[in-house]
This record gives sequence, structure tokens and C-alpha cells, in this order.
Amino acid sequence: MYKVLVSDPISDMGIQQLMDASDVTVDKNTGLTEDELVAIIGEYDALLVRSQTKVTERIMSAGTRLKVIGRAGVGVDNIDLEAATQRGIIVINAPDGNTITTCEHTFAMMMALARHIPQAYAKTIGGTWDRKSFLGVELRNKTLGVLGMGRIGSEVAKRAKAFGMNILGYDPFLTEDRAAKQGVKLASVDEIIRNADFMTVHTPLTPETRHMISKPQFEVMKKGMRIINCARGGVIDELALVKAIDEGIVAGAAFDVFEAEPPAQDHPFLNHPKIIVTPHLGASTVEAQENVAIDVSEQVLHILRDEPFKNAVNMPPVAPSVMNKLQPYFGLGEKLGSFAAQITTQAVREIHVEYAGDLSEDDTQPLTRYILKGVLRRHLGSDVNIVNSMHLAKSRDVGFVVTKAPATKGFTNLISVTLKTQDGEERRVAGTLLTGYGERVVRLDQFPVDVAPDAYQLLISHNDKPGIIGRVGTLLGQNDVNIASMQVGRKVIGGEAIMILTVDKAVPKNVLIELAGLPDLNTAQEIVLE
Ligand SMILES: NC(=O)c1ccc[n+]([C@@H]2O[C@H](COP(=O)([O-])OP(=O)(O)OC[C@H]3O[C@@H](n4cnc5c(N)ncnc54)[C@H](O)[C@@H]3O)[C@@H](O)[C@H]2O)c1
Ligand SMILES: O=C(O)[C@H](O)COP(=O)(O)O
Repeated sequence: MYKVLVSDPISDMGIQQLMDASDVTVDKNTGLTEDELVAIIGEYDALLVRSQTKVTERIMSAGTRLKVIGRAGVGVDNIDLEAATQRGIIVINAPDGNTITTCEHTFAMMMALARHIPQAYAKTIGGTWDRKSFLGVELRNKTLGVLGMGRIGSEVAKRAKAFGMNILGYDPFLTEDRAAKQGVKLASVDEIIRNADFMTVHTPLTPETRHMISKPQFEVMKKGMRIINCARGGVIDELALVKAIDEGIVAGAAFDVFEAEPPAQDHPFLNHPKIIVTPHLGASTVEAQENVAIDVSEQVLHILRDEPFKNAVNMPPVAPSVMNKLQPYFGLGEKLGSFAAQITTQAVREIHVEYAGDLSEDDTQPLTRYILKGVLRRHLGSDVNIVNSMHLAKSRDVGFVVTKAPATKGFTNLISVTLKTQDGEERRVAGTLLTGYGERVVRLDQFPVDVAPDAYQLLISHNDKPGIIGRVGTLLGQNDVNIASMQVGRKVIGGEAIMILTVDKAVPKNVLIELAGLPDLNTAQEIVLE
């Protein structure tokens, strides 16, 4: 008999199939502390959660029978995915079930914001008949900026058209074609910030999206903008937002999510006259809760019974024979994908992977999944893993082509990752595994290089002139950035050249700006390979 623990409030109707299963018993025990969960989790084969339960490494270590953690919803930021993967615990989610509900909540917030509904309600029930203080604005003919055009952002855009709004959309995977099909004008974040009357964010929280709207963005923002966040706390810098409202830049904000949940009693959003809030209710409808619980229960049953399943967000088991041969390349493949994604500036349309030498003889699909994960993670966040990376690429119209070449010049094995964009940009990174030396990046676009893909790299493009290496070294030294290794590549003397430096820590933004300002230096970019 399998035992399932439900530790957050999840729809009874949704988990009915689990309760009806003859080989499963379900215990509902919500609101437990970490200690309480640690004490009982050892009895269970499956854990079902929403966003309240923080599924920590400690809980998973105590869950010696745990085979699957089911998240009835989208975001898995409350689950330690790394710890789950290490322990072979499958984590699944229900990515589609709450899309419409969250989109509708976004509209509820947008309209409440435009018409001051919560503030007017509070005053009216307090006995004051105030018709002067709550002059609102129409949505019609206004420009809506949508940051993040995935499932929810796309549904928001669709409905905004019915309100007569003009929509500007930004998403690293949004191409002109796709935007046009959705009736959206493809725009940059900067264009949205400068032109939108309303802006709504629908991205995951990743290192890239964290505080993507902060002081510098508020400084150039269209005056009177109204901002909605029903995605994740932290995408918009809360303190900078309050300041922008108080300075009259932002007219108001509606937030369903917070950097820390629940927010502290003295959080500046609470009781601010121009900010309206809800307690992470985006997914809280009868329909969505049933949908996500049904989806997740079905998958949990499959996993417990060793049947095929979908929507796994962490690593599935790989056959040992395949693992032995390919495993040493997994880390390299992911880093090459990530490297290529970081140097590509436009939306990726096609990923071309070429395996040459030894690798061309094997079924390299598991390795391709790691490469795709490396490419996609930069924009889609921690939900991308080797189980879902191919599916995610397809669902975003990103084609991937794998070719094999039997021999390579000088290497026993070579993996090349080329990213192509809609505007014809093409970036290529190739790497190999050298016996005794480990992972190496050996080609960057047309330049031969020889670099260990360590955590922090600095990629500099420059004109091949004397003195430039010295100037770069001096500037980094002055800013306490230690150089571990340096590689210079060029095709012709005096022509276009690149420099790759491995450094011991993250390079501060101001140093990157100073570097880019050096004579004969064209661009300076940090590449993080963690
Ligand atoms: N408030 C709630 O209760 C609630 C409910 C459901 C989902 N969510 C959250 O809403 C968000 C969106 O969910 P979804 O189902 O649409 O996810 P999704 O994965 O379908 O879409 C997210 C999109 O964000 C894009 N993105 C990533 N980095 C970006 C960047 N720097 N700039 C612009 N776009 C970027 C991705 O390319 C992707 O298309 C997630 O954070 C999810 O956890 C909140
Ligand atoms: O990521 C999600 O699915 C939403 O944030 C909903 O979270 P909840 O299930 O805790 O309401």
C-alpha cells in the first residue's frame, strides 16, 4: 500500500482519484512545521503540496521512502529541486491548470487598480460617501506592457485586446512572427517601460528577472504607469516601487505576490493608499484548484505504480549503460548550452547540436537534453530540467537539430552548440572532454580557444592592438578581480579579436561598464557557468 501525505490545502475533488485508489491511502495534515514534517515524512511514498510547504533538504533526507513530490500548481520554488534530484525523488507539477485563473486575477487586479475599487469599498463601508477621491481611468486605448509571454502572459494579452488595449510584449522567446499572431507588438523591456500605461509581469523569479524593474527602470518610466505583479515577488523591486509611487512616477500598483510571504506587518505595501494587495490568490479558484489537483494526483499515481508520467521538473532516472558513457559529458553539455545562450542577444529560433568523434556512435538524447536545459534555463528558470527541456523548446517554437560527424580535427570527441535567432544572428560554442584535463571550451564562433568552463568568465571583444591586454588586466586588478586564466583569439593580425578571462568571482557591473569604455575594446560581457 502506498501512503500519500497532503500537506497544503488541496481540492478534495481533485485528489478523489487518489483516495479512491485501492493501493493508496491518503493523509491530510496541513500547516505542519518543518520539524513536524521531518518527524512523520518517513512513512510516506508521496507528498502533495502547494506553495506553503517548504520542502527542504532536511524533509527529503527524512523521507526515506519518498518517491515523488507533487506540486499542485506551477512554481516549484518552495521545493529544493537539487536535493530531490540527488535523492532520486521525482518532482512533478501541474503547469497548465491555473493559467486562466491567474490571468483572470491579473485582470481583476488591473481593473481594481484602474478604478480604486478596494479603497472606495473601504471608505464606503466605513460610512463615508466619497465620489470625488476615486476618479479612475479606462483601459480602452491604453498601452499594456506584458513582461513574460508564456502561458499566463499570452492569455492576458489575448484578453487585453478585447478591452481595446494596445499590447507591447517582451519575452526572450517571443519572435516577431509569434507576437504578430498574438496581436502583440514585440518590444524591448526599455520600450515597455517608456511607453506603457499599464505593465504586468508574468515571468518566473530567476537571477535574471530578480529586480528586473528597479531604480534605473523607474527613473525612465512613463509617468503615471500602473503596475501589476501576479507572478512572483521580487521581479519588481518592492522598495524602489514604493519610492517611485511616492515621487509620482508610478500611479499605483496591484500585487498578489511578495518578496517574503506573508509580508511583515510593517511592509510598506500594506496600508499604502496607492497599492492594492491580495495574499497570493492568483491560483485560488474552485476550477483551478480542481484542475491542478486532478493533474498532479494522476501523475503521482502513475509514478507510484511505475507507469509513464509527464510534467517531471527534475531529473528522471537514466539507464545505467547510457549513463556510464554519457555522464562525464552532462556538465560540459549544459555549460556549452548556457554559454551559447548568454552570448546570444536575440530570441533563439533554432538550436543546432553537433556530436563529432566518439560521441557520434551513441544515442546522445540524454546529453542533448542537458544542452537544451543549459540554453533554456537562462530564460525559463529552475523549472527547466532534462525531462522537460525538449518539450519546452518545442512548445516555444524553438527548433532543435542534432547532427553527427564521425571524425573531428584533433579531438576524440567534440560537442558544438550553435544558436540561431530570427534576425540571422548565429553563435557557436564548442567543447570537448580532454583525458586528464577535463572540460574545455575549444571554439567560440570562428575563434579557436582553450578555456576551462569555470564559474565566472569574462568575454571581451576588441581590436587586435598592442596594450589592450595590459589595460584590461590593470582595470581588473584595480577592482580586486583576480584573473585565473586568459585566452586571446584572432583570425588576422590587427583584426577583430576576442579575449576570454576566467576570474575568481563575479565582476561588478560598474567594472564591466568601465571595461567597455576602454580604447579599442568593443564589448565586455560576463558569462556565469554555475
Ligand atoms: N499568483 C499566483 O498565484 C500564480 C499562479 C500561477 C503562476 N504564477 C507565476 O506566474 C509566472 C508565470 O507563469 P506561467 O505559467 O505563465 O509560466 P511560463 O513558464 O509559461 O511563462 C513564463 C515566461 O517568462 C519568460 N521569461 C523568462 N525570463 C524573462 C525575462 N527576463 N523577461 C521577460 N520574460 C521572461 C519565459 O520565457 C516564459 O515564456 C510564474 O512565476 C508562476 O510561478 C503565479
Ligand atoms: O505557482 C503557482 O502555481 C502559484 O503561485 C499558485 O500557488 P498556490 O498553489 O500556493 O496558490
